[in-house]
Amino acid sequence: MDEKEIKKEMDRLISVLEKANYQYYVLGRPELTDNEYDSLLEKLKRLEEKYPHLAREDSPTKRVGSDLASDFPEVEHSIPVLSLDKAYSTLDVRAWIDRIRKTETGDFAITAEEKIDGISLVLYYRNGLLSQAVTRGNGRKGNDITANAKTIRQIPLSIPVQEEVIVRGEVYLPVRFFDEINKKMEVPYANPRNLAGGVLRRIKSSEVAAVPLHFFAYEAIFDSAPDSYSDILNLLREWKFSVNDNFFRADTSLGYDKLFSAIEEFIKKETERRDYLDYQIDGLVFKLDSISMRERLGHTEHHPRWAIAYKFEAPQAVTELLRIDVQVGRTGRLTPVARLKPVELSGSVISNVTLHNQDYVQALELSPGDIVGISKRGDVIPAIEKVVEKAENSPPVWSMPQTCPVCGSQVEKKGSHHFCSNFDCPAQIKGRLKFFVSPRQMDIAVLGNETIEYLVDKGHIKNISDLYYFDYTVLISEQGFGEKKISQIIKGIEDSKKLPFSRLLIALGIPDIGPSVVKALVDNNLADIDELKKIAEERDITRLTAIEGVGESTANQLIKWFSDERFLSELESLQKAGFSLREKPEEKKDGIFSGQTWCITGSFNNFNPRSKAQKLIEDNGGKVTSTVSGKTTHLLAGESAGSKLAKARELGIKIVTEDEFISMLDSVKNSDKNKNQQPELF
Ligand SMILES: NC(=O)c1ccc[n+]([C@@H]2O[C@H](COP(=O)([O-])OP(=O)(O)OC[C@H]3O[C@@H](n4cnc5c(N)ncnc54)[C@H](O)[C@@H]3O)[C@@H](O)[C@H]2O)c1
Ligand SMILES: [Zn+2]
Repeated sequence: MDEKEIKKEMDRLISVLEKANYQYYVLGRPELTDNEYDSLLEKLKRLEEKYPHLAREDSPTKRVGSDLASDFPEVEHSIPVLSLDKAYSTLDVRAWIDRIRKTETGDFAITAEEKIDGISLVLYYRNGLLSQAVTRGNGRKGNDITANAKTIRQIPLSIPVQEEVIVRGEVYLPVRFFDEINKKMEVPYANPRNLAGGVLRRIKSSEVAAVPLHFFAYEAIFDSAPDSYSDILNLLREWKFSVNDNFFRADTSLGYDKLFSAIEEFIKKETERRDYLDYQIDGLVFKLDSISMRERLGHTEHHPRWAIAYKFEAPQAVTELLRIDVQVGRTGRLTPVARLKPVELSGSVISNVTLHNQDYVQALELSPGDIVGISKRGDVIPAIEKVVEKAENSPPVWSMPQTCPVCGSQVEKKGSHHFCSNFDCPAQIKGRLKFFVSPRQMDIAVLGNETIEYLVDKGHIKNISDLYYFDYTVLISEQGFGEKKISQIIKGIEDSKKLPFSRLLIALGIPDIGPSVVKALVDNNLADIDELKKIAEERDITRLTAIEGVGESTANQLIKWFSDERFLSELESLQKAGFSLREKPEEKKDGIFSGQTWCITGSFNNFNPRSKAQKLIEDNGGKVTSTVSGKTTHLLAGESAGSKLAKARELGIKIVTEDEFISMLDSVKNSDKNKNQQPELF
């Protein structure tokens, strides 16, 4: 496309989106689905990013979709009433947190709540009374619908504060009323949201009062507001607003992994809960808890930088399935992969999508040539959702080959997967080696995929142990292998030998034997080659299943592998190369905090991030949890500690200040000194 055509396409998108905005916001009768709308908006956004000089000032990407109607007086908002930035996956949420981290040092709390699919309303309270209720409008100006809003019972007409308070929230119609009320409408509405929007703009308040509209409050903006969103929500509750209780709060001091698994859990819980709620939600809203941080981050013309909406449904794209290839993995598993005609979806070009296994292909009734709908639902990984249009003279549903596409060996079906039966299949060899050297395993970065492929194709390496016996210096004359690279490989190989047996065992990639099983073996003193061989010889399955976390099939795998001659001789070679094949459980840390459960709150001068304090407690035998409960024995309270401190006081938990904590640690330092050793505390 030349620029003229691109400009034309952008103009076309803008006029389609503007019409859709009017139908959606003002008439409450959209003709596009939200997915279609979002896809078009994404498309326009991408074009504007690529051709910024063609972007129009009045583009719908730059402003809030307007719901201004001519029947009501227009009022200027005293704050910008914005839209929200969108996330379609937890990775998008992660990227948002990363952006905040770039400017904000130290830990911060994130909250999440349901994104009510209703009508945005801004309430202005002055001298303790509801003085104006204004729609979002175009973000700067809205319609004054005060009389109508006053008919909604969840909107208090007065609040116990004199200064100006702006309350934001969502008007919605509970789902249980929708059908019955909709039946009485001249032209029925498609959903409760549209009905609520239509009713709220009725001229006669008595007509509005006849419909049981509800209101959830979610922000309050006023000069003396507390610095925490959670505290503000509690104030709103005290003022008799209806505040949604499905709420999540977590702190970055948890560490990234824990924070994200908590976020994922909340998303999962809400995705399930969604269908049982009496109001519709179209996503979740993640926000920063700290109001002062929010102010520092500010907003764009379109959305605040301190919040992001996670949407349950991702936009879809439609494209053609060109063919289905089969990949063979390290365990021999055959995975069908769809090759698509490249298509853009939420900002990335998609041309390959996994199809998992034959059952999956069967369920979709896929065959090459089909036109398919793909989405990135709740995940970054795109998936084929459905066949939109069958191929002409459609071939039968695609099926798995009978032989391995790499080595030609017979294919076996186990459960819902197919496997190449040949352990020496080049694809399996390469897969095992790539897994072995990968960052989470032996972490030998110089041995990248290409190098592994080369070494296997040249016949230099076949088994994992070969990595430790091959003379890499002979590669010097070969392309791509300089002296530097070779010495890096040798160093990586040498370093890896120092890793404990547990790491080696996981890296060998035995099916089912992952980190948790291996940890259980270590903890039970069974990460020992002789022990494992003995158990395998005696087929002592109960010895293994007695361990928590080891089931029968895992136990059988272990027995199978530790009686396999070939595997054992591999291990022997690795041992001769320098690996240790036994590992003792880590001694339980004993120390001044043994038997204690600590919780940490507030901010500190010496422990930034807070995880530093957490580590010190754990290193000295204590446990750290994120909430104060009956089990908590100590609360480490830094500056501006909030609700946790109050709760700890209530429960009579010992409260420790930063200075007291340091002197507790000092006492260990001193007593250790007497033992002639001085551990690093800070
Ligand atoms: N089908 C169509 O033709 C059409 C047209 C226009 C817009 N739309 C839909 O509307 C969406 C964009 O609309 P938008 O900009 O009005 O809204 P948005 O999706 O950008 O979300 C912002 C709004 O979320 C609301 N909200 C609900 N719960 C909230 C909470 N707990 N915290 C904070 N805010 C909360 C607020 O009213 C806020 O104004 C699009 O993604 C599209 O799906 C559809
Ligand atoms: Zn094969």
